[in-house]
Amino acid sequence: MTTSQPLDLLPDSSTSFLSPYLPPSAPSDRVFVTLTYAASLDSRIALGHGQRTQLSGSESKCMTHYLRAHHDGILVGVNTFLADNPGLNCRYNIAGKSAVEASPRPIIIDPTFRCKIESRSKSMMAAASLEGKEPWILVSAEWRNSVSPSDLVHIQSIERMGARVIPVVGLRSDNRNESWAAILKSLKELGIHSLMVEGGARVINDLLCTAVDDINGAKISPVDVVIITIAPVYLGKNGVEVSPASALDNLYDITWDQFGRDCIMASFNKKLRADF
Ligand SMILES: NC(=O)c1ccc[n+]([C@@H]2O[C@H](COP(=O)([O-])OP(=O)(O)OC[C@H]3O[C@@H](n4cnc5c(N)ncnc54)[C@H](O)[C@@H]3O)[C@@H](O)[C@H]2O)c1
Ligand SMILES: Nc1nc(=O)c(N)c(NC[C@H](O)[C@H](O)[C@H](O)COP(=O)(O)O)[nH]1
Repeated sequence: MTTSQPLDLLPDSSTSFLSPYLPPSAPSDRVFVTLTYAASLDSRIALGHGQRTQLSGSESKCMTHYLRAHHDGILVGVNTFLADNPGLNCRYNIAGKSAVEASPRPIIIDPTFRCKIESRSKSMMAAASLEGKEPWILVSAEWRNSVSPSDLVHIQSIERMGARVIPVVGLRSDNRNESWAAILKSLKELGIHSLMVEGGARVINDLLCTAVDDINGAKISPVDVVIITIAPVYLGKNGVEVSPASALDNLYDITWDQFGRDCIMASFNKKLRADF
């Protein structure tokens, strides 16, 4: 069982800085998506593939957990799950809320169930010790329909512990627009109205260039807000890079603040873009 210490509270100046960018309290017809990650000065998020790399200082780590408390779900790609074994809970103390209530639902995109999540995974241990919620693993419907007997036993064992393996029709690795439309539709139906996306690079690079249909059929970005921690280090050319497939000029109402030694950029993302 984990018994993690709650993190320090942010000063009022920091919560005021973040407040315009938090998800609205009333849900809309779409999932509100906050894209957030920590990058080096050379736009790397890890030293190398599969390497957990701590970039955020203690103050910006508190910020991340404060943001987690304001979202229904927190999403990572399966490579991040495998590299970092993340807890994906909220360790920021929110007055009047238990740790489980404050924590978002961990969501892992994992079309072919590579994560092999089990009771000793940090997110499962956090849930078992009432410090977080049980994770949901989004797999492709095709994979789920032809699941092997051993994977089925594995799924049943983690579902008995409260996790869920959720088949998503349209979740595929080779078409980001179709994939993200399917992910967000499924999550909305499951009651996730606000989603914090933490990475890794594949997820971030994809999401920045993704277009989904709005209710009128117009192509829009699914991302509402972008919050980036910039840590004053270089990770070098072998690092895992965040760099979308094409140049983007889509951020507005941009604000910067310093959290300890890190800089935080918070901004809105234009929903409608000419190049979609
Ligand atoms: N600094 C940070 O803020 C931060 C945050 C998260 C992860 N990381 C680091 O990033 C690295 C992992 O990044 P990565 O790019 O290798 O992997 P990732 O975590 O983005 O996972 C990629 C995998 O997720 C699945 N996937 C993602 N999007 C999908 C989609 N739209 N449809 C279907 N499947 C999809 C696929 O299986 C894909 O191979 C790790 O080293 C981790 O430590 C850093
Ligand atoms: N904000 C941020 N700063 C970092 O320096 C870093 N490496 C990550 N990485 C995001 C990724 O999702 C990690 O896996 C979780 O930050 C670990 O999550 P936990 O604290 O175990 O819950 N995120």
